[in-house]
Amino acid sequence: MSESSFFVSAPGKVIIFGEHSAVYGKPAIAAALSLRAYLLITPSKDVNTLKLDFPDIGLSHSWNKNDIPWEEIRSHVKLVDGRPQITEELIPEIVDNLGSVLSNLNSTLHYTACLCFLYLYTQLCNKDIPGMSFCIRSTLPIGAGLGSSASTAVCLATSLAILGDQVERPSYGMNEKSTKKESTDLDFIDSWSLMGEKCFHGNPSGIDNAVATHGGAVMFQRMSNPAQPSVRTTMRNFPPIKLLLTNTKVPRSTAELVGGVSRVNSEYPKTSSSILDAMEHLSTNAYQIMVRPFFGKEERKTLRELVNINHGLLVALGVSHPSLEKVKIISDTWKLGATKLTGAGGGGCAITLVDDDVTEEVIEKGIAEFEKEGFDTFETSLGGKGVGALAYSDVPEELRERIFSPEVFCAYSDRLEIENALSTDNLTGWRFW
Ligand SMILES: Nc1ncnc2c1ncn2[C@@H]1O[C@H](COP(=O)(O)OP(=O)(O)OP(=O)(O)O)[C@@H](O)[C@H]1O
Ligand SMILES: C[C@@](O)(CCO)CC(=O)[O-]
Ligand SMILES: [Mg+2]
Repeated sequence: MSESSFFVSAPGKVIIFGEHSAVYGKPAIAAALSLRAYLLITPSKDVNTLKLDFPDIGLSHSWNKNDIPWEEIRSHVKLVDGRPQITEELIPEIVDNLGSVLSNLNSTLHYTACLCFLYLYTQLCNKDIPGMSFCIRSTLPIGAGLGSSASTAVCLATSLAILGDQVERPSYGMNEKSTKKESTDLDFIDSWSLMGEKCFHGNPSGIDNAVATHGGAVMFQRMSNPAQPSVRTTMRNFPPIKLLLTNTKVPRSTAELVGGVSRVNSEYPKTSSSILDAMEHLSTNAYQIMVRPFFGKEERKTLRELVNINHGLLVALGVSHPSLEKVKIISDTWKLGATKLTGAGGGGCAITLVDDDVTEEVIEKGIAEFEKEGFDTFETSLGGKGVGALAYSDVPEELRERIFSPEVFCAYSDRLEIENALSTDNLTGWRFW
């Protein structure tokens, strides 16, 4: 056990309005979930060994860090005042140079995760930093529309920025993001996690990593000029909405779905741009309703109507799936509320904004129908905290050995065990920027 061990953690997200249109510079609304990814960083036994244990995707891989072509890679890193700078696209020369250390990975899943790690590692750290082991576990379903890739990218970017001395560790009492330094550090993490997301899927809007970094609820808009930073408007008075989340468990890939929309966009540019414009109006309309000081029955009704329209538009873009339509049919049959797919679609999760008048008994009957189809449904709370860190010294002495043991962490059997051991509710030492 070592005092230099630490955890970082970042939440998943739910997109309420504007997935896919977000990629095309339209505003979208999303909020952080209580489900999170947790990354444990421990020193390696051998100072030259860099080890990844990502049991959720069956990846265990190590490198001798001296095998990384540091000089070639570092010659392409953009530095301003000694700080690495993000770029619009992944730097092709760096990806190419990493090829030599990635060549023995034979699944796309493992290749992408290792590329994401090494791309960030070689720019945020340097070869003199002793080798560490990285083990990530997620309480989020992976590849289900809840931002598992972004929470992973945020955890990796944060831990590597800490190790590379690019950001300061958060301190107690800084949770209000009151000082400029902390918010600069958060923006640095946000921007580098976007580079991580680019490794997972070519053209992310940045909404998922923004929510995973900053937490809370936001309206987010990527600028059409990629040189300009995205606009992130924090929604402090995010209204309490009763939301059901249904995971169809149908696997899909965000990269492929975003690629599918891009094809529709180039084959039917006028039609597609009308759909994207309609999505823009939906998001702005919803935003205006959600920030009203009074959010009552009428507002909730309008929001549900907008949810139904948004789903229809996503169907038109070709990103629904029979399983998601089943969720919608069951929800409509039982009159549970308004349902739309969330995230990239193609399977994964749907959200239902529950109707005001529906009874708990009817909700339970609807949930039983979902379960019959093999889906998982749960009620969730939105607007949780963003990225946080847990230092060795911030855990009570008697718990340290167990909490910071990679063997114990890797062996937790499910979401509940991870949450019982580590969640911010159960362990008070977590600090947030
Ligand atoms: N716990 C994890 N361990 C390792 N890799 C992970 C983990 N969670 C996510 N990933 C990576 O993210 C990929 C899934 O990302 P993808 O963007 O397709 O789905 P998502 O982020 O869950 O959904 P969405 O992008 O629609 O919100 C996985 O294939 C894997 O490469
Ligand atoms: C489909 C998409 O809009 C949301 C994925 O959670 C992609 C993105 O914005 O990066
Ligand atoms: Mg993703």
